[in-house]
Amino acid sequence: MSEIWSVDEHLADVLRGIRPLEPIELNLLDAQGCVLLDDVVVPASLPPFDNSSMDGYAVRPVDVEGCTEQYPAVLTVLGDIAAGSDEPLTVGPGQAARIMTGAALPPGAEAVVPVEWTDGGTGGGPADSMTAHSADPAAASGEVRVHRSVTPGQYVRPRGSDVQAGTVALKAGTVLGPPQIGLLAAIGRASVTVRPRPRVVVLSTGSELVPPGRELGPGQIHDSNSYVLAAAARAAGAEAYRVGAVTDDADVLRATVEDQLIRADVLVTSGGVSVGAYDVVKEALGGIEGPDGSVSFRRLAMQPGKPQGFGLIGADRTPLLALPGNPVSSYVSFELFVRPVVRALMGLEPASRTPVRARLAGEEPLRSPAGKRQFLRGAYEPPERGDGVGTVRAVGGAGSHLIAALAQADALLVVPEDAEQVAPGDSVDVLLLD
Ligand SMILES: Nc1nc2c(c(=O)[nH]1)N[C@H]1C(S)=C(S)[C@@H](COP(=O)(O)OP(=O)(O)OC[C@H]3O[C@@H](n4cnc5c(N)ncnc54)[C@H](O)[C@@H]3O)O[C@H]1N2
Ligand code: MOO
Repeated sequence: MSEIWSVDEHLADVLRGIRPLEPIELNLLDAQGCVLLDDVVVPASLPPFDNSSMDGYAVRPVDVEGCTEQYPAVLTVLGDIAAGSDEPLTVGPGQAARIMTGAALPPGAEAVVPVEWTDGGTGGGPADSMTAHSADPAAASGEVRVHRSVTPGQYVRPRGSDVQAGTVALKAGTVLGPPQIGLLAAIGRASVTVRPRPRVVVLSTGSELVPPGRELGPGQIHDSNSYVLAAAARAAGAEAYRVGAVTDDADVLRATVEDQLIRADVLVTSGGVSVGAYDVVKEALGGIEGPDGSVSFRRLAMQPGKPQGFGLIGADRTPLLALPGNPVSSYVSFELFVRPVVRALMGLEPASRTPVRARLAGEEPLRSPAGKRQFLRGAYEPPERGDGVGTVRAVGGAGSHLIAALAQADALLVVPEDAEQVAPGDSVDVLLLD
């Protein structure tokens, strides 16, 4: 274990064995956040028919030409056309139909007069709304006085004005967010073929760990890593299964890992990868060569996150990433190595967080160990103007146990391997977190 790997070498090694998951057909809401496998073609135009964009009267524009409030056009009202109605009304000369937003424009009519431009059939002044059908069914007949003219097509949403039949509504590779799911529903798709969300099983190790909600005994701490990592897996788009902490017993850990393989697309462990006498992950999984694969342990030129393990295990060659136990180390390791795996399995570009440049704020210079890429916690302020450079200030120190500072940070501040110091005002790379 003397060889030191760079961050990039380790990431490349991890990603080498990752292929996108086999696509599956999912109901629309289950497909949220997933990547579409194929282009989706629109089967029928949207809207499917010419329809009204206002509550008002469907008219022939020639019948209302030049009318004013003082000299209204008086039209005979044939009846109501509600959205969804299949009333066979045809608007002839001197006629109108009460029409609701979204209802199909009847034959003969070419425009809609909003109700506010009429007397609403009351014989009085300008209406501010229609008489409800339930309050007075007779309001759908009689006469209406129109106070303003309309041009052909006014307040009409033509068939196909949203999207035309035969065109591509969504391209293969699109990530399905709420609007995309809405479009699929609108064109009548109930399910789509996507890459599924990877199932990430998170296991923490350590005999000192007690679940939150339980009293601590001497020497014990609460298990926070399995929560952070499960939450980070979800935030990356995965389905997370959090397994409670496993004690420092290699046989128990090996058995737990084997049990969990059945439901895992990725296994993530925290702790037990350093050089101590109870580093159980290394003991249980290290150096198993053969048909079930192997996990190799290595040291990386980074801080935090120096000790890491990676391998493809089990019959399905499931990726297992063994992250260091220090809370900040395990979270930073997730961001750098597990998140890209989740994304690659989903069919997304693995590199999710493009660094932005920012100026270091604060009074003190930051120090960084030579030859290591350091990831410090930062608070990022975007530029005041869009084209400027934002600022970042370090939050807390470099200690890998500083969970409270991590919770105040919204960015990782990256100090490259060849820098031992960053002075206030210097430009640095920042990875924005969510
Ligand atoms: N002699 C050396 N000691 C250590 C070295 C080294 O090179 N030589 N490396 C240090 C670094 S760097 C790291 S990182 C840690 C990694 O250790 P492990 O991965 O074996 O993790 P543990 O020993 O199990 O735990 C470390 C630390 O984190 C706490 N922890 C662990 N799991 C959780 C959890 N689920 N929730 C909250 N906190 C957790 C644990 O109690 C320890 O304090 O090794 C250094 N040592
Ligand atoms: O490298 Mo350890 O992960 O710094 O604390």
